[in-house]
Amino acid sequence: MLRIAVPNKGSLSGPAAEMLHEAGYQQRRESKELRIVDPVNEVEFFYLRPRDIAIYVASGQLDIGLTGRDLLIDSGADAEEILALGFARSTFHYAGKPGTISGLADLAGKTVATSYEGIVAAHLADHGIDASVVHLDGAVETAIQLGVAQVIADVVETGTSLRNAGLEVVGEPIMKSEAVVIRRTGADGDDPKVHQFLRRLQGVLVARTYVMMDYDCRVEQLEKAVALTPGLESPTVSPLHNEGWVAVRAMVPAKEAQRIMDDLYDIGARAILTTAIHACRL
Ligand SMILES: Nc1ncnc2c1ncn2[C@@H]1O[C@H](COP(=O)(O)OP(=O)(O)OP(=O)(O)O)[C@@H](O)[C@H]1O
Ligand SMILES: O=P(O)(O)OC[C@H]1O[C@H](OP(=O)(O)OP(=O)(O)O)[C@H](O)[C@@H]1O
Ligand SMILES: [Mg+2]
Repeated sequence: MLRIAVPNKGSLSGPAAEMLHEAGYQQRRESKELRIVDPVNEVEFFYLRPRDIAIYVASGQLDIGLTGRDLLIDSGADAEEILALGFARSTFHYAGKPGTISGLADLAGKTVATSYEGIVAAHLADHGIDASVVHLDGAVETAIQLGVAQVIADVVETGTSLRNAGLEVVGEPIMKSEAVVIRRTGADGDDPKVHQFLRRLQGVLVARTYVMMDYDCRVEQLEKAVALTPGLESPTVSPLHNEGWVAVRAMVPAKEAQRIMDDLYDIGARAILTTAIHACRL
């Protein structure tokens, strides 16, 4: 049975459960459940604090885990990222009161408040900056106003929390994060159960990113049409009953679907339809 760690709370928890559900796995019905077995798929899910997931996976007791890239790196645990999942996207930044800190060098001698001590200590050391780090569990934006630190280092998504606290980012992002699948460093890379799990999640990612496009066009326009919709391998082209016309079917990126439909229409394609993809194995 494959043993998988899933975030039990916070920003990762809802989207992770949704993705697993879309991939055909049974998920818990109540937020208090800490472990469930999906007997059909032979998977056991452990609902753990997102911060602890890399530690459990590194211990070898759990085969894989879903967590944030920043949490993985912060933990320093012996685990590695094997698939990026595209949700819980964020950047990690230093921030301070406007006009007080203009660049990294100004951090010297300051106190930095953060929930991600591992990332911050390593970043400061890499840049040869001598600053203190104070660990706070959350709401670190308030640390400056309350005099616990002169600088913070925290997750930024929309920037609303920083703006509300009257702070602005300092310098370039320390890192970019998103939800990721992890396994123990050097774990058996050929485990077929792990591969099947990853293929299912990749199928969800593709189904979320692409739509299926169908249209009819005249044979003379086919090369131009295919250039607009090259598909993943190559589009399917079938003859229509009316001579001189073909039907074309190809996957296209969902974000570009409307523009591609306009371009196809302009070159004479008609009956252009897009449909959602519910599941996929590439
Ligand atoms: N506002 C946000 N937008 C996107 N991702 C976020 C946001 N806040 C946290 N994350 C990401 O979620 C992960 C942290 O999850 P975690 O559950 O520990 O924190 P949280 O969502 O801040 O929850 P809590 O504050 O309740 O502990 C990290 O990978 C982080 O980058
Ligand atoms: O840029 P934004 O869209 O405002 O998002 C970033 C904020 O979201 C998270 O906070 P959360 O709500 O999880 O509270 P916390 O600080 O207590 O973790 C993070 O720690 C930032 O404070
Ligand atoms: Mg938080």
